[in-house]
Amino acid sequence: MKTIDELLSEGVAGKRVFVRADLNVPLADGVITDDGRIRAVLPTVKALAEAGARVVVASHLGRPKGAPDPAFSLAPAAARLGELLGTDVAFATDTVGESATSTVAGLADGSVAVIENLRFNAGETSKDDAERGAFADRLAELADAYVGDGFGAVHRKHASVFDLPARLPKYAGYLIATEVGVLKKLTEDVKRPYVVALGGSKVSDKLAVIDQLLGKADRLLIGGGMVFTFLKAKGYEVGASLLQEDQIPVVQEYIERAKKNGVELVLPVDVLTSTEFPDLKTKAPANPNTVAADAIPADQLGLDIGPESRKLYASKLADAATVFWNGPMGVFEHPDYAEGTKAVAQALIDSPAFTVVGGGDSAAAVRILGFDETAFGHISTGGGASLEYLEGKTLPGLAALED
Ligand SMILES: Nc1ncnc2c1ncn2[C@@H]1O[C@H](COP(=O)(O)OP(=O)(O)OP(=O)(O)O)[C@@H](O)[C@H]1O
Ligand SMILES: O=C(O)[C@H](O)COP(=O)(O)O
Repeated sequence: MKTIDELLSEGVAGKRVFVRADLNVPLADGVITDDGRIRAVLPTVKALAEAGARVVVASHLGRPKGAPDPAFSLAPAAARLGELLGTDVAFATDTVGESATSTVAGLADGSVAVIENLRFNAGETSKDDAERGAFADRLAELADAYVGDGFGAVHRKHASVFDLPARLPKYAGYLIATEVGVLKKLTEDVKRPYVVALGGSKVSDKLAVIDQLLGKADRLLIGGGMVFTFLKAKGYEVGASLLQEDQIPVVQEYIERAKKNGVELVLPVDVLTSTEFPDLKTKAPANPNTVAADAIPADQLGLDIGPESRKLYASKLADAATVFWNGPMGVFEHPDYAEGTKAVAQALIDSPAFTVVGGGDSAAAVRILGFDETAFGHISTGGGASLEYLEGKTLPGLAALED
């Protein structure tokens, strides 16, 4: 894999360099609530611009349906990138159309443009190789070289991640190099006890990693929306909580295998519930109930781990030598359901272990809840990407950067 340093030493002045970043930042009413992913790509963008490249930054944001949708515009991210760089950043209102072509053509040496959300074009995420390839052909017209630095999206076989690097001289950016370096430590000679805390809402994405971790981790703490599939698999009722019904047999097998392999599987003993999902906009008090994990009432949904579970999870993290944490323990965006996530973050800070926080939302949670990000060993920008790396899967966006 060639790195950006090689591109810089080859000379980039006047060259159009396409940087595939992951600027998929959380937004509330068009306002960025956490800019961590934008800051993470700054070293690459700055190095290229300072060396005189014409930098074309591209990313997806959210999951629009292959057509323009103002709710998912990258304009706020482009504006924030400009603020962080301290320079004007041009913004193209399309991906490969007239606006992108003229914006890129108008770039001076050392300047930066962002093109609109790649997922506004159906070719970006298409399962059809020809459709993706056709979009990648158009993107390739915008650049002379490709730098892959969107670590959070390397697990996606998408046009800008997988097909475009085959069409241009390709290099790995600084963020990808850092992320891969840290995650390698967790897959190669990990220091034990190795404790993994998993939460969040993308339940089906995360169940697969448990399959792998049952052979690697010493202890697994389950939180977030995933909890309820586990509780149901143990025969408890989970009311109206998030549930992946079709995965119950899979989870039952995980519970059995954990026992066989001597992996300690830790589930909450109590949960915070309510009859409705909290209002994340007004953050109006939700008055949660604390109930035992095996006694969730039928009309309630679980939204965070409870106070006894917070203590339990902190104690299970205290003696770790390595911790990987992905996914908030509850709906941390609402103050009434943020305590579980806070407790795990604090336990990581208090622990002498090497700690890695993975996941766009987990990383955002840590910062939004006011923790000092330098108190963690590493905060990864990858959610699904870091999980699939740990699963040992071939990641299309990394494979595409190999020679
Ligand atoms: N019990 C729950 N019920 C429903 N949603 C929950 C629950 N617990 C946590 N969540 C939600 O999970 C979301 C984060 O989950 P996600 O799986 O996306 O995390 P991540 O892996 O850190 O991020 P990403 O995959 O986007 O990088 C948060 O918005 C949070 O509100
Ligand atoms: O948030 C993420 O994990 C990445 O930006 C990838 O987004 P996706 O899950 O919508 O592909």
